[in-house]
Parts: sequence; C-alpha cells; structure tokens
Amino acid sequence: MSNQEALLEIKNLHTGFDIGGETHHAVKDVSFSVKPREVVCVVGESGCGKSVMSLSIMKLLPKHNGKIDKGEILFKGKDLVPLNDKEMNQIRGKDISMIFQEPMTALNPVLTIGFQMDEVLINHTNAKKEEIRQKSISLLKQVGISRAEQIVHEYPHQLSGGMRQRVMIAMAIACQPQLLIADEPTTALDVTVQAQILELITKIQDEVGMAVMLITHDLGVVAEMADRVVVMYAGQVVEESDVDRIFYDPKHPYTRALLSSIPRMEEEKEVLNTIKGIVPSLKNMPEVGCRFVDRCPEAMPECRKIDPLLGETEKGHSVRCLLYDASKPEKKSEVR
Ligand SMILES: Nc1ncnc2c1ncn2[C@@H]1O[C@H](COP(=O)(O)OP(=O)(O)OP(=O)(O)O)[C@@H](O)[C@H]1O
Repeated sequence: MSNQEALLEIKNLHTGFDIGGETHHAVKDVSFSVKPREVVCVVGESGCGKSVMSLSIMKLLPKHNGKIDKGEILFKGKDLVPLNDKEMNQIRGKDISMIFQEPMTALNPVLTIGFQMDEVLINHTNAKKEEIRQKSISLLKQVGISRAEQIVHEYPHQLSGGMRQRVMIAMAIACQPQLLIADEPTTALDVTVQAQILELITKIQDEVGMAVMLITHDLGVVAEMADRVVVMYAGQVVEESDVDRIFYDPKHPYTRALLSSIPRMEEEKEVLNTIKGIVPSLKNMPEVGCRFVDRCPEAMPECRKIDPLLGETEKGHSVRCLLYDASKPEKKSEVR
C-alpha cells in the first residue's frame, strides 16, 4: 500500500555489490518513508549500510560493482529506480540534494566557489548570468558566510572545513529542494563547528521548508534534531519510530545496546558500555536468521533459523526481532 503522505517512500530496497562474481547485499529489504518537512535520522554503527542506502536514493552507486536489484524508491509517488542518469540529473540538486562527510571530496579543487555555486543555478533555473552570481552571493550569506563577495573568487582549499561545509549547504539548498540528505555532515569538523553546522541545517530546514534525512553516529544529535529515527543494522532496518519512543521505549536489543553506550551525566562510570563484536562484513553476513544474533544478549536458538520481519509493535513503531514477532506472543512479556 502506498503511503499518500510520504515525500520519499523506500520499499523493500535491495542494493548489492558484485564481489568476486557474487552479489552481496549492503542494503537488504529496507523500507521506510520521510514526510514533507520531517527530520528523519538514520543511525547505526559503521558498515550498517547507511551511506549505501543514501547513495541508492541519489542513484550515485559506484557503477562498476554496485546496483539496486530490487525494490522501489518513490519520490512524490514516482519511482526513481528505473530512471537514467539524464533523468536523475533533473532531480539531483533540484528536488533532492545531498551533503557529504567531507566537502573537499564533493567540491572541485580547481574551480572557484562562485563558479561551482553558479553551475547549480545554471543547470536548474532560467535565471540570467548576473542574477545567478547575485543569487550565489545571497545563498552564501544565508548560510552565514559574511565575506560572500570575496569568497566567490576563492578556491575550496582557501576555506576552513566548516566554511566548506557551509558552501556545500548553500549549493544543496540553491534550488530549494524538498529533501536534503545529509550523510554525517559534521564528522570531519571539530566539535564547536559541528554544533554550528547542525544549527544551520535546522535553521535552513525551517526557512526552506524541506525534509531532512540525516545520517549520523551521534545519538546526541538524534535527540536534538530528529522527528523520527530509523535504526539500521547490517543492511536492514531493525527499528523505526518517533524519537521519543526510541529513547524512552527502545525495543530492539541493538537499539538498546546503542543507547546504553551513550555516556550519561548522572551515572559515574569508569568504563563505558560497548557492543561486543563487530558488524559482519558483506561476505560474512548470515544467510538465514537475524543478522545481530552473534552480538545479541537475548538471542534464542530460533534467531539463527528464522528471518525476523519488520513489524509494528504499536502504531508508528516497528521492530525486526523475534522477541516481538506476533507469532511468538509469549516472548513479548519477557523483554524490557
Ligand atoms: N563500493 C563498494 N564495494 C563493495 N562493498 C562496499 C562498497 N561500498 C560499501 N561497501 C560495503 O557495504 C557495507 C555498508 O557500507 P556503508 O558505507 O553503507 O556503511 P555505513 O553504515 O554508511 O558506514 P559509515 O558510518 O562508516 O559510513 C559495508 O560492509 C561496506 O564495506
């Protein structure tokens, strides 16, 4: 059933990489949606498939070995999966924009900031040349760059990391997209600049009225910014809910483990909790059963034999775990 309210609706997405002639899925059966103006945070440890999922939405997977081989990515009801590069170029930067961890990789080092900013507007609007440069300058001011008239003549290496990320945000919002995908936008920045950039994204989100899909490791950021949270583990969504229920009523053992690894002011602990083990690599993913089983403190024998499905435990709260599987009601009372 299609979600009428959704701006973006991902349905049963499978993205695979060809490794040694075999397809291994970095994203396996992912479904969730983003509503207009909503901030959805996607969390999970490194290697859980968050970036591959966002590159799938933008259709920017490495061409030599990556491909979407099942599922739909509906943007305003239209499936992006069958679109070619030319058709996607109409959407990227205009309807959906993306900012990355390291802006230096997305900016061209040999072109001025002004040239790169102008290009986005030239590609997606009919504005005249002089208007375009003025618009680029006003976008840079909108993201808090005061020397915008000078900055347009500078090259990316002449700016600090925080300034470069501001430029990326200005480019991303140039055409007032309805969706901004931000993949760890502050990881490469120091802590004070991180806070400024997140504040800027919130301010811009409000001004432009766009939805944001924010990928982050940082649960503090999630608490601060998210309306809804999607928890990913080993290429799958294991829990999805509004932010309050994720923090106050987490269900999946992985979500609970992630939360217990956050330092808390009220607890005087010398050693922080960590989740034992690592996310399995694509080649070592279990073929059947739960992908978290080897690290799960609540694993049961059937977890190795049955693929858990993502199912609602209550309206708006979904979990992929046999502890909450409707066919095993007796287990529900045991957890928490
Ligand atoms: N080009 C590629 N070829 C083969 N495997 C890949 C490729 N890109 C990513 N992977 C694998 O896909 C899995 C998911 O990676 P992904 O980068 O999406 O994780 P992530 O959750 O975004 O991690 P991080 O937080 O470190 O960015 C990992 O096992 C990774 O090694």
